[in-house]
Amino acid sequence: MDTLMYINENRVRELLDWDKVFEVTEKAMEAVARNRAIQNARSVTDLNQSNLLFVMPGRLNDNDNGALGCKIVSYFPQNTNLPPLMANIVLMDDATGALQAVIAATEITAWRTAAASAVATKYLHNENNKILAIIGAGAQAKIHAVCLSYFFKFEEVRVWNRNEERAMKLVAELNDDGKSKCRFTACGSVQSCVADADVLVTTTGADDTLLKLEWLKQDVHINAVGVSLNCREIDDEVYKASNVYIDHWEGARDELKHLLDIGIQFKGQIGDLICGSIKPPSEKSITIFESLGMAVEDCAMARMIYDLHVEKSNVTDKRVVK
Ligand SMILES: NC(=O)C1=CN([C@@H]2O[C@H](COP(=O)(O)OP(=O)(O)OC[C@H]3O[C@@H](n4cnc5c(N)ncnc54)[C@H](OP(=O)(O)O)[C@@H]3O)[C@@H](O)[C@H]2O)C=CC1
Ligand SMILES: O=C([O-])C1=[NH+]CCC1
Repeated sequence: MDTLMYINENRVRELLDWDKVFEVTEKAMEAVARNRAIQNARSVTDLNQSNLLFVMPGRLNDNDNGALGCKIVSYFPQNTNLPPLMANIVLMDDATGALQAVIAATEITAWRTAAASAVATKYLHNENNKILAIIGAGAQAKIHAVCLSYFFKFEEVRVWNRNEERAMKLVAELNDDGKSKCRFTACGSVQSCVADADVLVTTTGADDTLLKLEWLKQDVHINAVGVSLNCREIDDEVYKASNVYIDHWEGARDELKHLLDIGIQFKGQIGDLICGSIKPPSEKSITIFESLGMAVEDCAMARMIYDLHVEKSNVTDKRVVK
């Protein structure tokens, strides 16, 4: 009988490591700027009741780590027993297009999204990072707290959530974990959460505005991670006062029309900063990384997980169908 190589979430979790994930994500972002990546704007299907289906095909052209894949993501925000966001990647042979494996990608999506924010923060705000503020307390909020406190020397990580109990539960979990030296605290209002923050992450995808310009430090860096069809979690005035960067033009033209419509001109892709073809702002200013998430980040992650899995399990027959 034919056997499909499926690498499940538990196995993926065993193979994930922040330094490797950062390196792979940074290279994928750079590849976009160097025209070594093929990806279109993804397809986003509105399934009603806020449920969405994202289909994200891409190819990373790289002699050593080339990858061809397609991620399928379902986002059902009302899920309680299952995660609201679940994903799988179909990985194919880069040279022939033949199927290699199906890889569980819920953890991959969380880790590479947080790593992309870490890369953006490295290029846009890599000093005096004392206070991190996170808006939301779901999967992305948690992974950003873990990832950004791993890569930067924050003294305090603050969390605000619509449901305050959930924020308190998250910070208790992060403090108990003891892996990070910083203090995790829950805040009762968005304003108190973001006051004096050096770096901020928005993870709600909310249709209504949560973040006001007058509450922010003049040079705060914002990783805007929440994505939804009507996402407005950051006030237009904040965008108008900021230097805004994106991950890829194809996605931005399609999914960030609401920002183009109010006259926001994107400064460039994070990959352009990595390549040095553009420079970060020379004057003190608010910077925003408008993170949509890219298929080629997923391709790069899938390739990494597949190679590690094959290497560590002594898999001799790499064919998916045996
Ligand atoms: N940029 C990227 O690459 C990626 C972006 N995303 C996006 O990130 C966002 C979060 O995903 P994930 O963490 O997995 O989702 P979760 O469902 O785990 O968390 C969602 C969070 O947003 C809060 N929230 C939802 N709606 C509102 C609202 N109207 N006002 C205030 N808070 C709200 C929830 O609060 P409460 O607890 O009160 O319900 C919860 O804290 C989504 O928009 C998703 O599309 C996801 C993956 C990758
Ligand atoms: O990049 C990604 O996987 C996603 N971005 C928004 C929801 C899923």
